[in-house]
Amino acid sequence: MSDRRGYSRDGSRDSRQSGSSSYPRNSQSSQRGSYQSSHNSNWDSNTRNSGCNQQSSGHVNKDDHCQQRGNTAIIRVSYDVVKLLSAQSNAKVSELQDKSGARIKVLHEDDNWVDVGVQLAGEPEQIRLAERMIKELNSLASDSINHPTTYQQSGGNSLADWSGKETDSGMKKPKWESERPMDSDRWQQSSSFEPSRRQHNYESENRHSQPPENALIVKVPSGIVGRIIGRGGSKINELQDQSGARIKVLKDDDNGTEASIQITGEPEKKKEAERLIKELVGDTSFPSSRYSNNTAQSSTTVAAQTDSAVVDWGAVIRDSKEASLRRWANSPKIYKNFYIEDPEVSVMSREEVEKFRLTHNNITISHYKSDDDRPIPNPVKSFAQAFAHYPELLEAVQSQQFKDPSPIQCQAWPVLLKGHDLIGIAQTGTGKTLAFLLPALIHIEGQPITRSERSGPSVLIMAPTRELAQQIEREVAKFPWKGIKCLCVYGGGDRRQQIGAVAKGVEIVVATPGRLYDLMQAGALKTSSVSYVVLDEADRMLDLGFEPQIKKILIDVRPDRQIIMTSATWPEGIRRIANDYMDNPLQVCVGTLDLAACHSVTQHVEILDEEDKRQRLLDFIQSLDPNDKAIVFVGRKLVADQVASELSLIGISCQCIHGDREQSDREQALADLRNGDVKLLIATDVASRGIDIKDITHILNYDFPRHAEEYVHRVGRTGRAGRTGIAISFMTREDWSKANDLIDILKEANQEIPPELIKMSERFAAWKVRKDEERQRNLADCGGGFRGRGGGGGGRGGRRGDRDEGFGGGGGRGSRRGGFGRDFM
Ligand SMILES: Nc1ncnc2c1ncn2[C@@H]1O[C@H](COP(=O)(O)OP(=O)(O)OP(=O)(O)O)[C@@H](O)[C@H]1O
Repeated sequence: MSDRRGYSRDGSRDSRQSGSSSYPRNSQSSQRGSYQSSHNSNWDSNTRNSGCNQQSSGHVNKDDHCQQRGNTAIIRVSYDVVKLLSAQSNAKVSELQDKSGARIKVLHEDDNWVDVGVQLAGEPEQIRLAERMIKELNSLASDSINHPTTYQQSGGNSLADWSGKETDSGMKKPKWESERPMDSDRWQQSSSFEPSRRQHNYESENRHSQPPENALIVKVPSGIVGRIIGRGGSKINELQDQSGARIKVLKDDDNGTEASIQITGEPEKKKEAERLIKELVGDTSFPSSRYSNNTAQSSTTVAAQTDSAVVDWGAVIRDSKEASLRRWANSPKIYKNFYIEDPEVSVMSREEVEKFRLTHNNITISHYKSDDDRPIPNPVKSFAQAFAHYPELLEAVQSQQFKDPSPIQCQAWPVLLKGHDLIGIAQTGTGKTLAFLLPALIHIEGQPITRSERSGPSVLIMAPTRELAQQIEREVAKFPWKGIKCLCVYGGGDRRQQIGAVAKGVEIVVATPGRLYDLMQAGALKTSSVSYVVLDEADRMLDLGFEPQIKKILIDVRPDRQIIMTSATWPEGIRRIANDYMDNPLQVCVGTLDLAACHSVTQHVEILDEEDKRQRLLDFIQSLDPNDKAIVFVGRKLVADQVASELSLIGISCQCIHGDREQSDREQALADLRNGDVKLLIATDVASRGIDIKDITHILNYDFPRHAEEYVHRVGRTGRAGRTGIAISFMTREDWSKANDLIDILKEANQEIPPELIKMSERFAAWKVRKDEERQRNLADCGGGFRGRGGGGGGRGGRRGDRDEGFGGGGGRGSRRGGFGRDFM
């Protein structure tokens, strides 16, 4: 039920009615660039249809009493597959039903964030066919997450192709969408969709084939095979693309501890593939890994050879590091230590240091590697203590009227100025950019080779989205020093123009990894002078599948560079990068490692029905003051368009941003909000990270985010740099699986927890127990069916159709950073 309540600036609700809004409407405010739409929108179109319609509806809800005839099977698929199935009013469900003859239902009540049950009913043959088609869809979905360029029709550089699409979602149509087969065999023929076929080959053929002559066999621990194959075969495809060799996983040895990887092709290509596999396997440092680097004549000789060819992977990694050092041996020296500790900092006692850290939102600092025992520098307490030796820079900082350094800056600056690698974990809006930026400027200026003699930029800053990259570029522009130039390159921007700008000479390149790699491959951007690298929001870049590009970029940067990683979460992938590419980093964490929202934001939660959201949104808008600015987050691009056009139609000026909008429109939308030309931005998660518009006062989660990380980032768009803000989140019954995480976040920030939310979380926990038991029973009754988890998109991660960016995917919901909110200054 709509209660027509609003929120006043102090976060409390008031009872102003819609008609008495002080919020500017179109007639009163600037129209420039604001979102206007002429198409008829149906705001409620995402609410579910009820009733039984076997032909057109794949959703099952509590009112659905369709009778099942014949056999039934339940398979589990990832959310990405459900997105594909449910697209366009379940058009794909209908199509698959037509093709297979089976009845297909998405069992939406299984919404547990991980996978979803799909019920298949009909004759066994029909069920099998439907299952196969959905499996096909499964690999399609996972491939589109992991390796979208596999679908490019023509050749070309796949990474370069991807770079233009890195923040866009959208899945390639399966081939069968345009080819309607008459029966299952024909369907199989027409579904010879390349990535799936490769995956199928791997599963059913490669594992049992004999190695051809001249094949190179690499033995790896069985447990690592999954990593070599990747989701939906994406990794093995990538390794093949990179090396030019053909790679097959053969079979496990008799006791299942090792698997053989067969590499065929030209000798150079085989070598490259072997190197890539070693690199991949080396990540895990399996002490028992072995490989045969002799050419195999047959499977029997392979066994004989591998028995005598035990390889020490530690040595392999060391070798490759040494090779890299040799490659860079003749490159000019770099300087990394510019730190002259202020006497007041030097004399701080141990107790003083500890107290300072504790009272500055609990800064913790530690060696990342246990065998590292270098002294840890004391924190600085003022800008002058950090930059007194760089008076012009100090002046630039002071001109920003910042009172004090933020906690991350206090501790990160001494570490970075000393030349250490750094892992920085701190809350949203707490000045992480400046933490790595000012030492970067000093690093650039302090190199022995003059800037004009360098062959390219000295500093690379990688960020996951265009918006964040542009945000960093803007931050750099605030600190003009010694004429240091910065360029932002990202997919979707004018590539030719970017190449031209690089050629003119810049010291800092801020980039999304896809476009950066593209420019490097094209020879337009030389990395031989790069000696300072930043991976901002590193966890997000991994979620978006940029790990291969990042690794390749880092391989082309001199090994003695300084590296900084900032990350919201600390998943396995990031650890791998830290282990492999960082040189004994120091880890600075501000606040708790648990998932935590900024404490300067007052968080409200409203439990309501889907159909009441619209009215509550209007109430919220009416409650805003003229000086307020708000971002309304929605879950899907379509809904963003619908909400924005509905508001425009009723005279409320707003802007809209999502991944399907042109880059120029996205930039305009943010510029309008920043300038105050509009006070309201309707956004998908493209805007959930990095956007730094200080005077945003309110965040409204119209659709609750899928993951707790995204909740924290969305909420962090307000309450920045020590200001306060208000976040309101609508939650419907469908969001019940997220209640528990939300409660933890609210608790951590001492926020009010609505009793309804607690009940919701309890109901979900009880339901889940029941459902797990039922699922086991159902599977037993159906004689199995396939469990779709494995091949799918990993459920939560990656891209998912209309849901923008697939934000907040992947692992790492556990460890996270903490807040300092009100204690900012
Ligand atoms: N010491 C400081 N005092 C006040 N404001 C600061 C300070 N340092 C940086 N800022 C400002 O705070 C704002 C937020 O900084 P920044 O964007 O670097 O935050 P962040 O930690 O990277 O946030 P997010 O994780 O959301 O990207 C910026 O506008 C920046 O200019």
